[in-house]
Amino acid sequence: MDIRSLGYLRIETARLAEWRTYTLDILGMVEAEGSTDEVLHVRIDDRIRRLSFEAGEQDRLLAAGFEVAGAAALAEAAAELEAAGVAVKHADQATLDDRRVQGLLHCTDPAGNPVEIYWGQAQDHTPLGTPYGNRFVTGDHLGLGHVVLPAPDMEAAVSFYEDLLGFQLRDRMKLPPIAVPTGEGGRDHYWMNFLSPNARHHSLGLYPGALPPGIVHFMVELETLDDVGFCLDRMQKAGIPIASSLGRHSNDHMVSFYAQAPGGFQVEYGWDGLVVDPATWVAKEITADSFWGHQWNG
Ligand SMILES: Cc1ccc(O)c(O)c1CC[C@@H]1C(=O)CC[C@]2(C)C(=O)CC[C@@H]12
Ligand SMILES: [Fe+2]
Repeated sequence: MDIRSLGYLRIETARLAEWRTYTLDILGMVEAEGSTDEVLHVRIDDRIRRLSFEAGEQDRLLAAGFEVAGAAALAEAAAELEAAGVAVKHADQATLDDRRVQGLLHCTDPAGNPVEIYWGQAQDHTPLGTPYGNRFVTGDHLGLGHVVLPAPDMEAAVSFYEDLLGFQLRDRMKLPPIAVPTGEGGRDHYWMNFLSPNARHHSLGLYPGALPPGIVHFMVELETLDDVGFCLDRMQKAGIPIASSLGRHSNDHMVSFYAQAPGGFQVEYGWDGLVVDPATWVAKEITADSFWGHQWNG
């Protein structure tokens, strides 16, 4: 299967007003066309939207949207999923119009995470004009950023993304049981896995425990270290808890911090992520999450 990137995230939230100020005033993103009182669409680049927050009862992931190149690639994706015994639902016209894409299918990964595979997303050609002059890194086919999803049955989830969706395993890291409170127990470690379908070091992290919101964190990448530093100041000024201090990850070399987001998961805000050559990459084990920093709170 020829997935090209993580294209969008859709999130249900009971705290839509909070997400509005969080994304626009703190993260420095831009409200996108089509937003209403019930749904907030957010732009960070030339795509019509990258993040959608839909008012609801819960705070949970509604879909991770993965992009393919066109109609033929989507048909191939559907055929390969069906051949592997994965239930596929083709979107109706109303859903295509709502998502601003040309073609889309819904499925779930083996952990039950909701996945949408699509092609032909609308662009917005008006200048982005972020509120603090910050710029997000999505270009050259890197996609939105990355998302970390819960995957208690790790082997099945890795196989789904690696063998079926065609992602490349970039590396994995052992987590101690204390870092996986929802794990089945009786083990001396759990694996966390990092994968991507493109040159971004990881578009997807798989965390070996269950979490109610169905998402551990999502990461957006900024062009400069100052973009990250200014956002950290805005977070602190707004009294938003910092989940992890600034640090540099050992696998993608990203300099980032993590902040609590409305609804019980985190947003990672980073700079200087590694762009790899998939043709020459070899999978590795990392033995620490960071070179320096990333002190986790609580
Ligand atoms: C290790 C790592 C490298 C690059 C990343 O972009 C990244 O998010 C991470 C892992 C962060 C990771 C997490 O998401 C949930 C809580 C975790 C499992 C920890 O307890 C240590 C690492 C944390
Ligand atoms: Fe991350």
